[in-house]
Amino acid sequence: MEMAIEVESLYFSYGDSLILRDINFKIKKGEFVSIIGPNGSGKSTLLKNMISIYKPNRGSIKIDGKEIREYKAKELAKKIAIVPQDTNIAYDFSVFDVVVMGRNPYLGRFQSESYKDFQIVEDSLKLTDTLYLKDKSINQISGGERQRVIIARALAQEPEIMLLDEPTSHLDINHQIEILSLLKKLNTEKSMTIIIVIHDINLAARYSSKMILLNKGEIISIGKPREVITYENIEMAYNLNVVITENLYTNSPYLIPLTSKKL
Ligand SMILES: Nc1ncnc2c1ncn2[C@@H]1O[C@H](COP(=O)(O)OP(=O)(O)OP(=O)(O)O)[C@@H](O)[C@H]1O
Repeated sequence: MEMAIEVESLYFSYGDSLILRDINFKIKKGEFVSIIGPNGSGKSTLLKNMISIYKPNRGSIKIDGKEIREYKAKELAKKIAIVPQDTNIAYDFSVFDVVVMGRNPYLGRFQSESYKDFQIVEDSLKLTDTLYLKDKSINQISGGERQRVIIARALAQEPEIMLLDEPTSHLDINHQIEILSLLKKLNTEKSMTIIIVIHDINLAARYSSKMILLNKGEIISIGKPREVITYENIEMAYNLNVVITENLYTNSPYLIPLTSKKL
């Protein structure tokens, strides 16, 4: 089985503080992976290492079998796209123009977009239910609309792997399910490898083939949702009394938080 991402003995620090320690995991092509863990456990930092925004102090990250540091920026952007937690867009670009930016890796230095590029942009807008926003300024739409537009931009990049940092955090329950279902569809129909950071453990368990539980910069559990979502693991990572039951409608483990152990 071909690997999309292989991370080996990764260490990363901001200045003197070590944030990620001895991170090891492999993600096969076509997997749907959720990274969960408490605030500050290193989830976003790990994602940013996986797309070369940050460079690890030690260890190796391979994308499609090749060391990440050996990729040129445009070449990497065709393999992997990121939907960050907060996207600041300084200028008043229209939604359409923002999504067109997803085509940059495919254009030469002085080359402008072709009919095909615009077609891909339109498809991406349609898939994320944002076509009606196309002429609006990116700075004059709601948080949830903006999140869907940034996902459309990542789709326009036509990546093999998509990394999303809390893609459902600003969304209402309908759009949460819609976005996760869309990611699942891209995953099953286009074999796109999907990796999301997400706080909602029940949604993560429902959509993922694999989960990674981070705590204090280390992986404390990795595997299928049922292997990771155990009383012991959740209690250890979140300092919380919980009950793990079964969601009979979605056939996935279901967590009910009870009381914080700090109180
Ligand atoms: N740019 C930075 N410089 C220094 N320290 C940082 C920086 N970004 C994050 N940190 C620290 O690194 C640690 C991990 O942060 P990170 O954002 O990766 O956590 P997270 O698991 O994504 O958290 P959350 O669930 O709150 O989004 C935290 O202690 C945080 O304070």
